[in-house]
Amino acid sequence: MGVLNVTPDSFSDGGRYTDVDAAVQHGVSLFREGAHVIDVGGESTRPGADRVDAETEIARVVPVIERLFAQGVPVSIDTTRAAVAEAALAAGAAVINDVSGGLADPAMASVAAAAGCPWILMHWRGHSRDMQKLAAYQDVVAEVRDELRARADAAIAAGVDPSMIVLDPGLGFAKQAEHNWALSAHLGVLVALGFPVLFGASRKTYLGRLLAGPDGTPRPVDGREAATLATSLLAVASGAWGVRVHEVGATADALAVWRATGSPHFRG
Ligand SMILES: Nc1nc2ncc(COP(=O)(O)O)nc2c(=O)[nH]1
Repeated sequence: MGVLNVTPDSFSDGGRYTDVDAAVQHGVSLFREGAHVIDVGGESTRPGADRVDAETEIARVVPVIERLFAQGVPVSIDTTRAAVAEAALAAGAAVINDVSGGLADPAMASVAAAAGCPWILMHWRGHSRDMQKLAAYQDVVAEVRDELRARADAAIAAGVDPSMIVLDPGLGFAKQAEHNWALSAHLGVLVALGFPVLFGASRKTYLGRLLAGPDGTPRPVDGREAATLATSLLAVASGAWGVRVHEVGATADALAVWRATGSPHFRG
């Protein structure tokens, strides 16, 4: 999954692709580098980000999705709003990527059920403004597993086909670094739920902190690619179905190495 944030303030690539032509060009290049789907997001989800209204989100993503769809590029819509998902699906998106796992908008389940499209349910405990305060766990792996299972159960109860559900641990969302590492180390616990698992660590802050300089300054965003590659390979080795990354070409190369080993996990 290639990341295409069409926002002015996303944490690692905010502002680069607010122009439709630039966004479409980047989405096409990610697809050509090997991405199976391009994840288009119109609202920043970084901690502390201000929310934008649905109209703004729709205005940002629909023109880009329409153009990518017209060029045969599969698209997922990264949104927590049912109205935005509906508009994106109408514009040609094929997957709903909901960082709230259906919690932010009760109407999302009926949109996903009616569309019969894959719905990525990410682990989440609240909007960006206050989510780090919610990073309190006794056993983060068990709690994330249980909360994701509950989200999947709710989706199925709302009429979503179980085969359309993808789960995601939500690294960095209501999680401190130690929580991200625990979830990475025990990703198999989530895979054991029986749904495909998407893993999204690309360039995230906990990697910057891991790679901090001698004075404690976190590694800048553009210096986190090698670490991101390592997290992607480890996630796939643990059974992840997919990885959500900014740097698709290098990731595709790394996963080609994994595939060459003949591992049973890799699902192509
Ligand atoms: N499914 C899923 N979606 C996401 N959307 C945004 C971000 C925030 O990162 P970005 O600013 O690089 O998009 N992370 C995820 C993630 O980990 N999983």
